[in-house]
Order: sequence, then C-alpha cells, then structure tokens
Amino acid sequence: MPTLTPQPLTKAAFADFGDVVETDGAQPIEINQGFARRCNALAGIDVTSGGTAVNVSLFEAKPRPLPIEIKLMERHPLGSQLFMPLQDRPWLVLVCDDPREPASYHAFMASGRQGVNYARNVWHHPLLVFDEGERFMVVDRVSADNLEEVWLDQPLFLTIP
Ligand SMILES: NC(=O)N[C@@H](O)C(=O)O
Ligand code: NI
Repeated sequence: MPTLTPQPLTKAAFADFGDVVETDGAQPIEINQGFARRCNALAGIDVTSGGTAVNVSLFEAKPRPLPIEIKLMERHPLGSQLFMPLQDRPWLVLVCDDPREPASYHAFMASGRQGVNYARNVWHHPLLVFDEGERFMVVDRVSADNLEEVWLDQPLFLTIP
C-alpha cells in the first residue's frame, strides 16, 4: 500500500509549489497609531489574467475517513489558490509534480497559523482537514474553466504521524 508521510510545512520545502502564508520571518509594521501591526506581501495572488475577478470565499470542511485515501489530484491552470485556516488547528497539504508518479508527491503538516498559496497549475489535493467544521479563507479566481483533475488508477494513502 503506497503511503505518504507528511513533513512539517516550511517555506523552503514548499518553494516549488507556491507560498507559505505565515508571519514567521515576516517584518511587521506598526499601523493604526500603534494599535495594530501588519505583515505585507505574504503571498503572490495570480488570478486576474484575462480580466476576471478575484474570488474571496470561506470553506467549511470535514475530515476524510481514515486512512486518508488519495484518489484524485487537481490543479487550476488559470490562477493561484490560497487557503488560510481560521482556527489554530493543524491541517494537511499534498502536492506533486506528476499525479501518476508517487515519487513526485510531497505531503506537509501545516500548523493552524500557516496557510498555503498554490501557484497556478500546481497539482494539489483538495482541502484536507482533521476535524469537522474547519473553516478556511480562500482566495482564488472567479471562473468556471479553471479545474483539471487526474483520478489515480491506484490510490495512495496518507499516514498521519
Ligand atoms: N473545489 C474547490 O473550490 N476547492 C478545491 O480547488 C481545493 O483545492 O480544495
Ligand atoms: Ni484546488
């Protein structure tokens, strides 16, 4: 049974697939007369080619049955897709270079303070969470023709350490 084991999510390990959206390593600037701080430019949003609009949405996800079977990978050829958790709970990120090449997969354990921004055309698994009702802010592209899927002949399995 081909299995994948998640590694901790880091900017360096995820660099080929997009951005890790986190404040670690960011330089906050003081705003609002000192009553807030902001960290800028945490992700490169690439969704407006062809003149379409940015789509800001909220996802509410539920966990998959264990062991997590990976039967499908997808990508969005027209734009990036950003997921930011709205609760401080770990979640899973799975990307690959080629869905049909198990050796090309990379599984990551993201903390509840880490989001990811999948770069345009990066193969990834749809949102994977551990608990019922987990909510995410999602920034992607308003367009119907922005999904490519590959269904695997043999499933892979994500093992949770
Ligand atoms: N279907 C949808 O909007 N979400 C997927 O693209 C995903 O990556 O979760
Ligand atoms: Ni997606």
